[in-house]
Amino acid sequence: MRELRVETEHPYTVHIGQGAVKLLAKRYRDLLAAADQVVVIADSQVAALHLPQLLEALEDFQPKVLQVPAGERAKSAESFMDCHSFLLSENCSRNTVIVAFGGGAVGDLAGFVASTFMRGVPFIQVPTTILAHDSAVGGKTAINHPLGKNMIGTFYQPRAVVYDADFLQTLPENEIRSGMAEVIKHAFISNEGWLDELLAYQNFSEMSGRELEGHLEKGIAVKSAIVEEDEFEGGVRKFLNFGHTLAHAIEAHLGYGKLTHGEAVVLGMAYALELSESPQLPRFLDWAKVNRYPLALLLDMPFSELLPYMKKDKKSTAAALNFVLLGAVGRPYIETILEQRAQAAYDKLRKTIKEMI
Ligand SMILES: NC(=O)c1ccc[n+]([C@@H]2O[C@H](COP(=O)([O-])OP(=O)(O)OC[C@H]3O[C@@H](n4cnc5c(N)ncnc54)[C@H](O)[C@@H]3O)[C@@H](O)[C@H]2O)c1
Ligand SMILES: O=C(O)C(=O)C[C@@H](O)[C@H](O)[C@H](O)COP(=O)(O)O
Ligand SMILES: [Zn+2]
Repeated sequence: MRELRVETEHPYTVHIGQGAVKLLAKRYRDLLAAADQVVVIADSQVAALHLPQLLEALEDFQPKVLQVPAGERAKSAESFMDCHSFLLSENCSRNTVIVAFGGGAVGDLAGFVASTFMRGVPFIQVPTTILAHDSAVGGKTAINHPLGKNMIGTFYQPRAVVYDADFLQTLPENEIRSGMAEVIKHAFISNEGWLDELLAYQNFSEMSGRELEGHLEKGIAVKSAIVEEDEFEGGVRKFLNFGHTLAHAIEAHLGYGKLTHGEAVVLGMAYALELSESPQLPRFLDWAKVNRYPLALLLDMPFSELLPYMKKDKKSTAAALNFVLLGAVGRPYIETILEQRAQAAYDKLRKTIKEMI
């Protein structure tokens, strides 16, 4: 079992390894036993697969469970209100502790609920996806608005992240692909040797459980170092948004949940590499093609349909397009790009993709 400390304004520990969930009753007994109620907000698909393990770990605290729709449908205003209605109907109070059980979607929702219920109650992240090595750490919480991804949310750190690698064994192939996209994002913005290692995967099924845990730890370390430096995203935290300006536009344009977040981020990173005129683009596209990321989707999406979303991106000011670009691996920077250049780079990338698929 490994532990990583995240030194934010309210510090906490990420526990990662097989059987980590059993730590809840040992390491967080004080917090959980002092709560008047412990409420698990669980992704319904994850609950069907793994809820008994979590309930066993929490049995001393008699948790109540609210299941929310699986995946991105959890991040709606309706689902947010359903969580508050449940907490109120169960007579929860400021002494209640929330446990988020699922991937990034439920983690973002439950964190937002925890930060707003009676102006804030403690919450613990129990993530179940590869992607959640990113989403469970750093305290960004959110639901979506039809006009933009994660537009309604807070910065609110969990009390702990308990990341049990056993849960990852049931992930379907597209969710492994999605999670590995954020892993490679962390490599792009930090470490060329690690990027080389990741780009060598021709198929994620080659990756052993031990290798995967190593990548997740490295990703968490990169993320937490940035978050520690800039918790509320005044500066360097924006680098964690590499690939996200286009990714979020695609997700909103297609309808949330049509494409996984990580798959959208791969398209967005390809675009950011094109804008950066990076020599990394060809090998990244080869990697994306061989690992079956849906590059061809870009061919069906005209720039004009994505532009309005990109102008509303949280990194934008006065509707200017601000992108995270890459000087070299490990050297991200922010640049404002004029619309004409953004369009030309988009068309160039689409031409390259058309020729290679
Ligand atoms: N807060 C942040 O810093 C941050 C960072 C990255 C991404 N995100 C957000 O996270 C979300 C994506 O998270 P995600 O990729 O974990 O997706 P997700 O939470 O939508 O889960 C994806 C699918 O996998 C299923 N699933 C989850 N765990 C499973 C398991 N162990 N076995 C089988 N199926 C399982 C879910 O039911 C769902 O259908 C997006 O909304 C994204 O915006 C947030
Ligand atoms: O933690 C961050 O900061 C990130 O940007 C991580 C991203 O992977 C994540 O998708 C995040 O939710 C995007 O944040 P947003 O502020 O652009 O909604
Ligand atoms: Zn992301």
